[in-house]
Amino acid sequence: MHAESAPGRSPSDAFPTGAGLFDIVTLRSIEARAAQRLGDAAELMRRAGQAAWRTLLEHWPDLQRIAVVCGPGNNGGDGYELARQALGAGRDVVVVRLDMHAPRSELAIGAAERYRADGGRVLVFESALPACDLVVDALFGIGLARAPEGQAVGLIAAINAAAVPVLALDVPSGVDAASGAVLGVAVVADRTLEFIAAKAGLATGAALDHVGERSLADLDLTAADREGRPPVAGLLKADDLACWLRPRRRDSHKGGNGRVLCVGGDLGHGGAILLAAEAALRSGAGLVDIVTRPAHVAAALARRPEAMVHGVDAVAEGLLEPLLEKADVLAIGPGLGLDEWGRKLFGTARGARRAVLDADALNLLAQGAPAPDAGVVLTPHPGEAARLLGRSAAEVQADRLGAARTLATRFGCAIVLKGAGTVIAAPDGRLRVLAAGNPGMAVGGMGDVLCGVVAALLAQGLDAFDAACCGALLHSAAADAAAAGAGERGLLPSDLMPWLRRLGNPLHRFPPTSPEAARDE
Ligand SMILES: NC(=O)C1=CN([C@@H]2O[C@H](COP(=O)(O)OP(=O)(O)OC[C@H]3O[C@@H](n4cnc5c(N)ncnc54)[C@H](O)[C@@H]3O)[C@@H](O)[C@H]2O)[C@@H](O)CC1
Ligand SMILES: [K+]
Repeated sequence: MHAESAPGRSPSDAFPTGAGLFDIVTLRSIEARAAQRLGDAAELMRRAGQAAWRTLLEHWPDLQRIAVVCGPGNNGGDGYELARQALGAGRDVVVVRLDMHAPRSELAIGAAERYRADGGRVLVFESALPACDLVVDALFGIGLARAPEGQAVGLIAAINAAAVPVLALDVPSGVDAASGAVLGVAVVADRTLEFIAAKAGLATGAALDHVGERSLADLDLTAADREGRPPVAGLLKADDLACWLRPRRRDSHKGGNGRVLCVGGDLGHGGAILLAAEAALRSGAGLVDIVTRPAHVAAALARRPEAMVHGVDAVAEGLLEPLLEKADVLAIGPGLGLDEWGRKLFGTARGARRAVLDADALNLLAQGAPAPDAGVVLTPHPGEAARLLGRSAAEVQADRLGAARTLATRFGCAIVLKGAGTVIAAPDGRLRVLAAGNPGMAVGGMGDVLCGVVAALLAQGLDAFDAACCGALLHSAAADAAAAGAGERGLLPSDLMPWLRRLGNPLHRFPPTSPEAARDE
């Protein structure tokens, strides 16, 4: 990854092992091309039904009574095809539909007729689902156009209230597959089987509480069907860390591993910048300076003697210059505050070569303060992103991919939009989504750690987008590892430190050990 890393594969520009995530327009055009090649529009629907049946058998082989909730479009058609398979296998299957949701698309009408011709039962939903062992949700897929209303709301509520497993076909009904937003109400599935390709929206935001386990049936489409129709984003998994984090060169030295200057920690928030600094050290930065309030110096040194801690009360022009000159990267914002102290520090830090802006540095940016102009990574949570965009946090959450992309182009920076399904965006349009992280991370100080991790990776030579991707992934993977042993509730940002070190050396051959043994020495 840097002059200090042993030679190896350079970090891939494409997502290394993760899956591609597609937008809906691209998906529809892949589907249209495949349908044309097959010369039979119903063939893909048949394949979808067969794939769904295989998934059902794989995960719930013994369940006998199956209720398949079918909507009016092709998603419902997939449901009818699945119901035919179940019928053919001798299962007790019933299709449930709403009165107003009789099949409307030509393909769905055909599938429903075949199901009927096979002797299949159809029940119109009134207020309760029939007794069953499993529900298949084939109400709405990628064609959901607005929030479910009327009886559809009751039907979705009944699915969610049924104390049986739910298998969603393509999309949990009510989730917008493009953005991941929930349009009013949505099915909470145990498993979602997507067709043709993974949808970008299902990897982030509210969708994550609805999809359950995700799997994919590509319906045997060919490379030609996909040609010229690339994914909009890449899904990053913990295994991808090895692409960036190569072993160090044997003759590596501290100066070559980068110097990070951490600025922040106003009175009352001293721990924030300490967490960032410690995370930078544990993520491999060669040297770390902290500029904070003098009142915090002794405690910082007691906790982390490896850091060089500088106490500052009166901030004057040029104060940071000597440190900035030595630093490869500035990490500014954790605990910075919006008072005069924080404002002045932010104002005097403009000369940074490269920078990570977090927390109050983002709020100052949103208020119009100028940012350093090279190699910048912004790490907003949805509230900070909203302030930067002049929108509400709810609007950001309703379109996380779009918000991250807009921020990246507007500020010309790499963006890490935090929250479930973290989104990373580059000004050139590249997008990545993390398949790592857990709700234990929703605790004060977690973002400060991320700031330090990304800064350390920048300092070790990754460019802004790679440092953002690798840093966010390392941070979330460390949180997953830390939560695996003792649970999500009560997870502390400090708990990530030993795991940052361990996962930051993905190619190291560790002796067999327990997670406890990996704790900070
Ligand atoms: N065409 C094909 O050959 C294939 C289709 N597939 C399936 O087709 C789905 C897409 O099908 P469609 O485009 O027909 O769309 P959907 O079946 O997802 O839904 C569209 C239908 O629902 C109605 N609708 C949308 N929002 C509504 C709301 N809030 N309340 C009430 N009605 C609403 C629309 O008017 C339309 O009738 C995919 O998700 C996938 O499941 C896949 O199986 C692949 C093959
Ligand atoms: K569905």
